[in-house]
Amino acid sequence: MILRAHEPIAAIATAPGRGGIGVIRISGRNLEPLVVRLTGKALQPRHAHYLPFNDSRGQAMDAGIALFFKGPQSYTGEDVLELQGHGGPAVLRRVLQHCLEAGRDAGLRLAEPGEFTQRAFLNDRMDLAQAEAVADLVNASSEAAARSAMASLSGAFSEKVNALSDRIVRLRMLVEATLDFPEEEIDFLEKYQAAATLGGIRQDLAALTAQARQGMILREGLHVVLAGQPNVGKSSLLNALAGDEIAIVTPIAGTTRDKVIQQIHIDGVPMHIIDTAGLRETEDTVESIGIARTWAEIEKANVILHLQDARNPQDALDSAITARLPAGTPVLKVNNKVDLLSDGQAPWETADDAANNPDAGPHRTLYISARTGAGLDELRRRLLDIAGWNPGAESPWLARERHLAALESARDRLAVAAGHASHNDQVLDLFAEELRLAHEALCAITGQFTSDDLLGEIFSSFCIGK
Ligand SMILES: Nc1nc2c(c(=O)[nH]1)N(C=O)[C@@H](CNc1ccc(C(=O)N[C@@H](CCC(=O)O)C(=O)O)cc1)CN2
Ligand SMILES: Nc1nc2c(ncn2[C@@H]2O[C@H](COP(=O)(O)OP(=O)(O)OP(=O)(O)O)[C@@H](O)[C@H]2O)c(=O)[nH]1
Ligand SMILES: [K+]
Repeated sequence: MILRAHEPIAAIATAPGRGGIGVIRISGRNLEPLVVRLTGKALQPRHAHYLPFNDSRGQAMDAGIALFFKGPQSYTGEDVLELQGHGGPAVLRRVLQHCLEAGRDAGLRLAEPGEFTQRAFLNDRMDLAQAEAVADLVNASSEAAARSAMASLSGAFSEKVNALSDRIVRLRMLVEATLDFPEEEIDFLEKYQAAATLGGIRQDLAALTAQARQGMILREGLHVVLAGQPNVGKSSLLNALAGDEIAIVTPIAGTTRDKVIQQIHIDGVPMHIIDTAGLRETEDTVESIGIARTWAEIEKANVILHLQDARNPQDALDSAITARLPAGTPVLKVNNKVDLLSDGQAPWETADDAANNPDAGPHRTLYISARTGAGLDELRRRLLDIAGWNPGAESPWLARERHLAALESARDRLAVAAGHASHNDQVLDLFAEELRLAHEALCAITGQFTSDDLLGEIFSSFCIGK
């Protein structure tokens, strides 16, 4: 990733492949000469001009709309030229190639992934959380995620972060003013109700963090691993949840040899459902590689569904599996094939009737039938529950792990500050220092203090042309 470069850049902005319209976008500091060279005339900013896109010999490659934005009134804050042509890969590549040749002496080059948005950030058109939201909006896999990404893009999350930042800075300024006048230091904390002010900030930060956590679930989704003995119905459950025949189902134990991942949505929350090779002792080389992969997936899971045959649950092999499951990862025991239970064996009248479930509690065993679909609604509810998803409190914005880490770091700093506050005024300087560090942590979210490495990491994960 090339940071803080100023050469003009160009890329196809629309998705690869055929489309109704395809857009080539160019951004740079002074594009007017290039605009004339490419379109044959000076373009009035923000007016749509229909004209031919000619090659160097004056032959039309395409005819389309040219749109010129004069910086800083543009997406990147620089001059921007858009050539909106017909959306075919060959014609777009030709027009792009011609642009690059025509702009060569001005230093025009292909844009790196995310470089347009990076320039928008570096030119203060948006902050870092908003720039990230651009990518999250493009990548949103559900309407709920898209809604939340749009809220972040419009600055709702940044505003909350900035408001908290400001309150921390105000408190810190009071403290530092007191430090400069030591004779007034006595009773500073009481006089300005510093502890109460700090308490209020900490409370609001906790609320913001809880919302950000919801936003992160919406962005990242949950990795749910289906594990259990061969033939218990893991692939059947994956297919039932996906509503499609994704994984191979046969009565032959050991059918699934490698993991199968399918993304589904439950109430808009993405879930990565991972079907794995059934766990058993085996001499088969391929199968044992598959089983090793199952364990690797189990180690990485956010949730493990331990599937068992409801007719014969928790046998010796299941107990061995239970014993090996990683402590700290939530495990749901799911007894499948309840449709095969005779009336006398049934754990309760109907699998959906959770009230009759003998072993109650959040980790009680679920009874389902991948074949009939019985119990699947309850399973979906429990998955959302384990994800920590609060259906009543849809996240107002999308958040990333990076944001959550920053919020938590600020929270920890303020907790230490609160400890100092209870020691009265002897440690005012330490109190002030923790406020400074908490402020810095929050500023990282909006990108006021960021390393080029971090920026490179963020923008390089964008698609080309964004
Ligand atoms: N054709 C086209 N559509 C697009 C984009 C684009 O670059 N081109 N976008 C790009 O990803 C998104 C829209 N984002 C944009 C954000 C700001 C400005 C802009 O010109 N801002 C100026 C003027 C604002 C105004 O007129 O109110 C500014 O902020 O000063 C343009 C597009 C989605 N649709
Ligand atoms: N009656 C009934 N049969 C089921 C149910 N779920 C799965 N089966 C059957 O059980 C057999 C095994 O199903 P799979 O989904 O392939 O089981 P698996 O756990 O993925 O098996 P492996 O690939 O061996 O690990 C198939 O014949 C399924 O049709 C169910 O809920 N009820
Ligand atoms: K299978």
